[in-house]
Amino acid sequence: MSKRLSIYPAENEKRPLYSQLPSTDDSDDEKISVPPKLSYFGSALVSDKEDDPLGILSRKKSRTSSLATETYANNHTAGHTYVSTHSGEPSQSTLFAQYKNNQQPSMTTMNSTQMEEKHSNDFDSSFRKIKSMQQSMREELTSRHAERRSRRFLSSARIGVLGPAKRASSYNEGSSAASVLSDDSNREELPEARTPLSRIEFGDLNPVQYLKKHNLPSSDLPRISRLYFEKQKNENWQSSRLKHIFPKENVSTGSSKHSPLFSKKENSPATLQPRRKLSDTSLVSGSKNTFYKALSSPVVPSQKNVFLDKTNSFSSRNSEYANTNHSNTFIQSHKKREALANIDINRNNDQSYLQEAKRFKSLKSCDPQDATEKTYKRQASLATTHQVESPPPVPPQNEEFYHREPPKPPVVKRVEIVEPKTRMDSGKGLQAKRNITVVNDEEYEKIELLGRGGSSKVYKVKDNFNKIYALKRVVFDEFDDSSVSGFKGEIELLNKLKDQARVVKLLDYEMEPGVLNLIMECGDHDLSQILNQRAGMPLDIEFVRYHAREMLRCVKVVHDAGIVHSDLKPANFVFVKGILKIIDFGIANAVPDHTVNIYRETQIGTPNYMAPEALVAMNYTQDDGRYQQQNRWKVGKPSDVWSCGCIIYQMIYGRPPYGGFQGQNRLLAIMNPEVKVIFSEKTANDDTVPRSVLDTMKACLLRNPQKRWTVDEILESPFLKPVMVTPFFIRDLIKNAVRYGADQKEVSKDKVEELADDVLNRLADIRL
Ligand SMILES: Nc1ncnc2c1ncn2[C@@H]1O[C@H](COP(=O)(O)OP(=O)(O)OP(=O)(O)O)[C@@H](O)[C@H]1O
Repeated sequence: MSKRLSIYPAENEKRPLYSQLPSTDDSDDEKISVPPKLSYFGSALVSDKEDDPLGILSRKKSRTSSLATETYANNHTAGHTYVSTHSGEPSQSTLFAQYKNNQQPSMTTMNSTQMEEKHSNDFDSSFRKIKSMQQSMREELTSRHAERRSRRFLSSARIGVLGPAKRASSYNEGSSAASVLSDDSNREELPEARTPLSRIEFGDLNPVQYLKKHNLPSSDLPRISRLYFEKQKNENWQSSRLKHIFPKENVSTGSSKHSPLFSKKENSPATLQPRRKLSDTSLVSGSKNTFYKALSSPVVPSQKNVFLDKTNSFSSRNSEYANTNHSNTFIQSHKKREALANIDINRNNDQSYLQEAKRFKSLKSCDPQDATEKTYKRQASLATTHQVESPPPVPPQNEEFYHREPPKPPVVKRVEIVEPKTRMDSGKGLQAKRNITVVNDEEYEKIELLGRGGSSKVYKVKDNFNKIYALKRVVFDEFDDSSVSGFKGEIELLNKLKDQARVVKLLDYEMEPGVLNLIMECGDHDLSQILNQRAGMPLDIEFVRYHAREMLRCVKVVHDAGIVHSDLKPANFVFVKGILKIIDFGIANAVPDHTVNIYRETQIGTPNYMAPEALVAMNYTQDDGRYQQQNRWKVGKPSDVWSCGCIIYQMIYGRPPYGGFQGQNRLLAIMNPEVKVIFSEKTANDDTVPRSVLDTMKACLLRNPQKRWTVDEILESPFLKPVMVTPFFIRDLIKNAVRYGADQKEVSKDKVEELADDVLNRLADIRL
């Protein structure tokens, strides 16, 4: 049965036999369920293997022939009877349209009878023609194949325009690359040939994935890859430029999550990428912002985040592009290298971040929970120290092991140690008490030790009103009646002389069994300290005169009170606010045993200031005339004058009269009348000793106590009370004397004395 096979729809037949094929321009042969019979024939002609019916029946071959026919028709529209496929229906038989054009009956217009006749007559020629046609078809099929692939790519691109690409409309540079390509008539050109590179959307796809998604031929892979890497380069450049423009600001603001071209830039890792584990190298990499933002809750993405994200994304693409030939370990190490490289680039060898990276490595090997705490604390500290522009650190929550709550701080047991009240405590109290001396219910706190004597210590103390006093604390044998009476005698003397300015004031006292506390006015320095301070210095006669006068004035007060001190020495004179005062008198006299005095002197050396009569035991006769040998020491006021003479002697020569003797020899020399005191006119420093001074010392150091000057005589001596004259007085005196002598033939000795007294009297009236 012949059947008219034509691509032209019959009048009564709107659609050809193959109308059951999908009527879309984008028909896919794979969807053809029942291929047309003619396609079998065409496929057989195209098939290289004539003996292979499978190749003839191959739908792929059929599909190829269809495309080739369509392409041929399109390319030969002009001058040809148009065997159109523009009806929207795919053409299966237009391969032979050229024969129609050559007035040859088209095979498609022949019926079966004609074909049989033709075949029998012109079999050979037809076979050759078919062979040639087959060859030309091969060539055409190759080009058609490429075109069809490209067309599929374009179709996918159009679909992309309707899909994700349309969401890229926010991009202000125009429509997507796919939309541009859809209007591209030159199907042989790749998209990048006419489209800006930035308009190609790869998304998260690598070139291979991109080809697969859009069904592009593998031959496009090099150009797609080139496009992909150029796009990467462009993005890197934009990222670095934005980093310089906004060094600390976030690069991405207000962008769409799905923006195809800016998605890698504008979407932070926190939003686009799954949260990384702590072991993810992105946490180690880059800046501290990245590091800590990755640790914290969703944060504002920063440029560095973008850069790192891109880097990581690039690494992931690379790993996929390498067809996952590398192991995950290698990929991770690659990410680490990239991230650490970013540290150097972005932070200029910021050691703190390198350390942070190292520390993070160490954290990985530590307990994760500890690492979390440490990281969070570190994050908080750095946020304050480095003034990171990131929001306040948020405790990590979504990390792999961050779900664990941070451990509670260890409970610190407060152990309150209560020291028992021991002897130490009471000792402290005792020590405090020891520093406090109560005299008649008045507390005195010890400040320092001023000096010590044979049986006493003298402290500088203060009362509750911070007033300063001298506390003399004497410890004695309470069962020694003579000692008790002796101390009482001293107290009586002090009370007697309490109104005397030259005697140290006794303010209060209290006698307890074996202890006597005396509160006195406190002196600043004693005379012993002053003499020691001037030892070795040149003689200053005025210094000696002043201190000698002060000393004797003190002694005068005591003597005028009928009291013999009997123990005068430089240490017993103290300056109280510039006034020399006498202390510690009377006690020695209150003690009958003078050995105490000797003993005391032995403690300080030798009895340098004691008078000979006070050292030599004197035999006395009783009132009945019987001689009684008994040690008695006659100690009176002349003894105090001897002592004062010794002190003046020391101030002139630097040491007491018998100071050249050592030990007991000194004592013997003092008691021995044959041992004379030497009064040199020169000091050790070859200073001349004034005559008045010599005379005063000699008058004080007479062995016979009765011949010694009294204190009053000493105070009136030329040494302590000198006559001061002026040069005018001397000139007048000489002139008058010569004139008087010229008038007198002879001036008697008495007359000279008379004249001298007259001059002295006038000098006293002059009051220089
Ligand atoms: N009121 C005072 N102000 C300042 N210092 C003082 C006072 N009383 C005593 N001292 C100092 O204490 C030292 C000893 O004092 P004091 O001579 O009264 O003790 P003592 O036991 O009588 O000694 P001694 O019996 O050997 O003379 C003195 O040399 C003096 O330096």
